Amino acid sequence: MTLDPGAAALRIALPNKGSLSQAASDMLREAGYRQRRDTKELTLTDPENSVEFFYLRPRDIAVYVGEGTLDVGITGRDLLLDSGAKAEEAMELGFGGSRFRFAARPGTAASVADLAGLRIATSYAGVVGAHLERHGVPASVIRLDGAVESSIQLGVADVIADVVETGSTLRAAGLEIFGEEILRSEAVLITRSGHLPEGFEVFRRRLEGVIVARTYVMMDYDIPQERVETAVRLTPGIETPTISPLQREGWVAVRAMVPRAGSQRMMDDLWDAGAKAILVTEINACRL
Ligand SMILES: Nc1ncnc2c1ncn2[C@@H]1O[C@H](COP(=O)(O)OP(=O)(O)OP(=O)(O)O)[C@@H](O)[C@H]1O
Ligand SMILES: O=P(O)(O)OC[C@H]1O[C@H](OP(=O)(O)OP(=O)(O)O)[C@H](O)[C@@H]1O
Ligand SMILES: [Mg+2]
Repeated sequence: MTLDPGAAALRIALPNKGSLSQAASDMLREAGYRQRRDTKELTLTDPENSVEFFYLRPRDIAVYVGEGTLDVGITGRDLLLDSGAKAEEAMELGFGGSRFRFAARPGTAASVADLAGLRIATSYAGVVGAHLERHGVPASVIRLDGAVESSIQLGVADVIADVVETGSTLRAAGLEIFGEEILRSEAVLITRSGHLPEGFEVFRRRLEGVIVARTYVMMDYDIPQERVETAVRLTPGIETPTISPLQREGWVAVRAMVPRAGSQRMMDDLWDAGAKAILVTEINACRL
């Protein structure tokens, strides 16, 4: 199938700044789309692929997509939920991972139940409000734009709820996380709830191809015919491995996609099983 350059362009919202911006652009470039060269550019048209990109604040992306102004977006799951927009997750993208946690000075609280009557500062008032309501805990939520860790020292709040990645910001502020994880987030592809726009499936499949190419490597090796069953058990591939005859009597060549993580260990196991000439190569792109 070729894309019709005359077809209506798929309108895609991408993060213009912040933690998700560079990784989102990198993923799109790997998927064969044009991307802006200058971070000041607000829109970019890619007529060859019938798409148009709009670089927006990640917090606003779910709003544009939920309203139907734009067709598709990339944002964080936490921002999608916080927005309350009528948009839904279509696919996890495997980057921008974070946890959303409560934190406070040691001894302040041990669980969400201890928050009753306390002041909680956060940039994610929607997520926190919903969490408190689910647990039936009456606490006041103070909405701040950022640097929420400072709100406790400054006397504005008793507790914060914020994104935690490495935990170093919390440590520097003398705060400790407590209670259960509120949310685990990562970058996600979103669409308007219940609506898949035209051209979406091609876009989704291209991103999926990038994720698979990042997650898997191609493994090739030679092995004696009588050991082939062991080999296939070790490297079953995604559907089934390719097995080809070799010039050398009694030997076959095997080719299979294997998860990148653990591929070195798999080479050791294959070697122990009698495999030779074991090669691992990158997958640049794929459609499964
Ligand atoms: N270390 C991190 N800090 C903040 N957000 C992060 C981090 N790692 C991943 N994220 C995710 O990035 C999204 C927030 O992006 P956003 O651009 O709004 O904030 P930011 O990265 O903190 O940038 P800024 O504070 O400059 O606005 C959320 O989905 C969040 O889960
Ligand atoms: O666990 P860490 O690795 O320390 O990362 C988490 C911190 O990073 C973000 O802050 P950011 O630098 O975006 O500043 P902000 O609070 O002003 O948004 C987030 O709000 C946390 O403060
Ligand atoms: Mg921030």
